[in-house]
Amino acid sequence: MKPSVVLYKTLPDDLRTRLDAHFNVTAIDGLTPENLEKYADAFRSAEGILGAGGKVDASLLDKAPKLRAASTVSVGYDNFDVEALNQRGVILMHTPTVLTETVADTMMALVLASARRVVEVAERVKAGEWQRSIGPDWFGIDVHHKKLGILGMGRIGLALAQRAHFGFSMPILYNARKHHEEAEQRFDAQYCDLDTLLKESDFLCISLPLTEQTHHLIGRQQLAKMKPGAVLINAGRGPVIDEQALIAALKDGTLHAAGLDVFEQEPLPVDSELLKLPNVVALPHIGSATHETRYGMARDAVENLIAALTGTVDKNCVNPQVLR
Ligand SMILES: NC(=O)c1ccc[n+]([C@@H]2O[C@H](COP(=O)([O-])OP(=O)(O)OC[C@H]3O[C@@H](n4cnc5c(N)ncnc54)[C@H](O)[C@@H]3O)[C@@H](O)[C@H]2O)c1
Ligand SMILES: O=C(O)[C@H](O)CO
Repeated sequence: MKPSVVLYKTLPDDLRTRLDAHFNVTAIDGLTPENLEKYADAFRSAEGILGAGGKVDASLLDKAPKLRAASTVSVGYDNFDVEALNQRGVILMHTPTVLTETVADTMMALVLASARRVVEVAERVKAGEWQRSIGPDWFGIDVHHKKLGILGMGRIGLALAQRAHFGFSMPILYNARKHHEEAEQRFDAQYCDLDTLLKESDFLCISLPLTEQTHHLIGRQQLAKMKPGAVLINAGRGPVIDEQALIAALKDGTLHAAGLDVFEQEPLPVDSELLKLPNVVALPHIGSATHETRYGMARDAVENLIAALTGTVDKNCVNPQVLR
C-alpha cells in the first residue's frame, strides 16, 4: 500500500501527478486550525506532509502519530519545531541551493532600488511630477565601489558577494558563525565582528536564518552603531530586525534607506509605519518568487519526500541525525 501524505500547498500538475504515483495524497489549503480538525483522519494516518508556511509544532505532531517525514517548500525552517521532530524521529527535508541565485538577485535589486530610490522616483513620474529636468531632490547614492556588509555568509550571502564583487566592484565585509574560505578567496571578503560590520558597511545586507540567537539581533543599539546614511537590506527573516527600532532609525535619518523583503508580521499590515516612509522599499517576500525557481523548489520538495519515505536520503535533510 502507498504511504499516506497530507499536501498543504498547490503543486504544478506534473509534480502533483508524480506525488500521486508514490503516495495516497490528501490535499488541503494550509495548516489552519480548522483544517487540522476537518482532516483529522488524514493527519492521523499521514506518514508524510509537504507544503510551505504554517507552524509544525508538538501539538500538530501529536495529531500525526505515524509521521515519518516533513518536506517544506523553502530553505528556511524556523516554522518547524525541530526538537519536537527529533524526539519523534521525523525527518525534515528542505530546498536549499535551488533558490540561492534568485534570492541573491532579489537582494541586489533591493540594494539598487533603495540606493537609487527607484520605486519612489518611478511613482513620482507616474504621478506626473516630472515636468522639467530633475534636481538633487530626485538623486540617490552610488552603489558601485561602496562597502557591502553581509550578515550571514551562507549560500545566499556567497551568491550576493559574487554579484557585488564582480558586478559592482564593492569591497565585501561579513560576519557569520565561522569564516567562509571560499568567500575570502574568490571575492576577497573580510571577516569581522558584528560591531565592525555595523560601523563600516555602506550597505548592510542580512541573509540570516531566524533562530533564538538571531531574533532581534539588529535592534536600537545596533542601528545606532551603523554608519550614518547607510542602507539596510533584509531578505533573511523579518524578526531578525526589531522593526520599531528600524522605523525610528529611518525617521531620524540614521539610515538613508531600507530594502525589505521580510517583516515581523507577514503579510505586512497595511497600516504599518514602514509603508508611510518614502525611503523604504517593501517587497512581499518575493526572494525566490520567479516561475523557474518556485517550480524548482516544488520539484525538489516532492523528490525530497519520495526519498525520505521510499528511498535514500542523501541531501536536503535538516536533521540527518534522525536517520542514524
Ligand atoms: N526572502 C526570501 O524569500 C528568502 C528566500 C530564501 C531564504 N531566505 C532566508 O535566508 C536564510 C539563509 O539562507 P541560506 O540558504 O543562505 O542559509 P545558510 O544556512 O547557507 O546560511 C546562513 C548563514 O547565517 C549564518 N548565521 C546563522 N546564525 C548566525 C548568527 N547567530 N550570527 C551570525 N551568523 C549566523 C551562518 O553561519 C550562515 O553563514 C534562510 O534561513 C531563510 O530564512 C529568505
Ligand atoms: O525560506 C525560504 O525558502 C523563503 O523564505 C520562502 O519561504
